[in-house]
Amino acid sequence: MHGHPLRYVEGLPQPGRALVMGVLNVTPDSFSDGGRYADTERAVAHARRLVADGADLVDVGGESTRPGAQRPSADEELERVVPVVATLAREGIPVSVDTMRAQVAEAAVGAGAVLVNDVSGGLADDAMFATVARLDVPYVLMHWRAHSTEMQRHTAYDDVVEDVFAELGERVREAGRAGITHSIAIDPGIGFSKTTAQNWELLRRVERFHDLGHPVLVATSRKRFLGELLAGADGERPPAERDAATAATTTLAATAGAWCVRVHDVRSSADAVRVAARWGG
Ligand SMILES: Nc1nc2ncc(COP(=O)(O)O)nc2c(=O)[nH]1
Repeated sequence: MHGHPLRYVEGLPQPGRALVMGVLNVTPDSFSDGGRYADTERAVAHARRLVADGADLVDVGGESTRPGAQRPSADEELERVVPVVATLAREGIPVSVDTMRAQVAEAAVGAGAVLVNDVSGGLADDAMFATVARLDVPYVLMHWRAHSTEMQRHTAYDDVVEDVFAELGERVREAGRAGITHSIAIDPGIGFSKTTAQNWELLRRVERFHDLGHPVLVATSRKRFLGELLAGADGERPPAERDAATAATTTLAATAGAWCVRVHDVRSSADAVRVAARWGG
């Protein structure tokens, strides 16, 4: 068993097991649920189901980050995200905001979000680190090299684990210099400027990332590298049929000491983190 103590982020649950972050993409083009929760009411209803299924927090994202996605304007992202965050926060549901924009992070925290989840690790918006420092909320800093339209042109690494480790380390130090001395969690950025083989190598050696000294978030849910693994005669496994494989990665990530997993199908991964915790005693 991997004796890595679960590292916690202040202000969030500390249940003695990996946390489960449920995905709520309020975008028209997210690759696995695009358009289904475009309006607030449907989004809120889905978030309630995620919590009922065991989500410790709900991650609200207004910008699709799938490869090739076009960016919405800041105003469009605000319109998608803020009403949903405000409604969920009013209901007492812990909400994180998945955004690369400082302006959206600020508005979402103002509406009650308790964590900023920034896939760009502060690279997409120079104002993000200072804004998060001022807001003093936990911050997920993911490894990232370029926006979705460019992302897969930046997959050159010597050793993908050591290079991602080093690049994340530099961002964490930069975040510290900008005043984010409170809770940072790090994320290797599965599927972002990584080939399929590089994704698997990052997962195989995920424990390396504990050496950065911060809680580790792992997000594999329904991603293409799983669809490729499960491909049959008629091609890749469709995204909505990748939840068992996602739950398997959840079990392995939790056993490797991950602080949190970010998933679409909460129930299967909520069960998986409980099995991993009980198995590990
Ligand atoms: N911290 C973090 N946030 C993320 N947000 C969106 C997506 C893209 O996947 P989605 O379209 O399924 O949300 N992946 C991540 C990720 O890997 N890590």
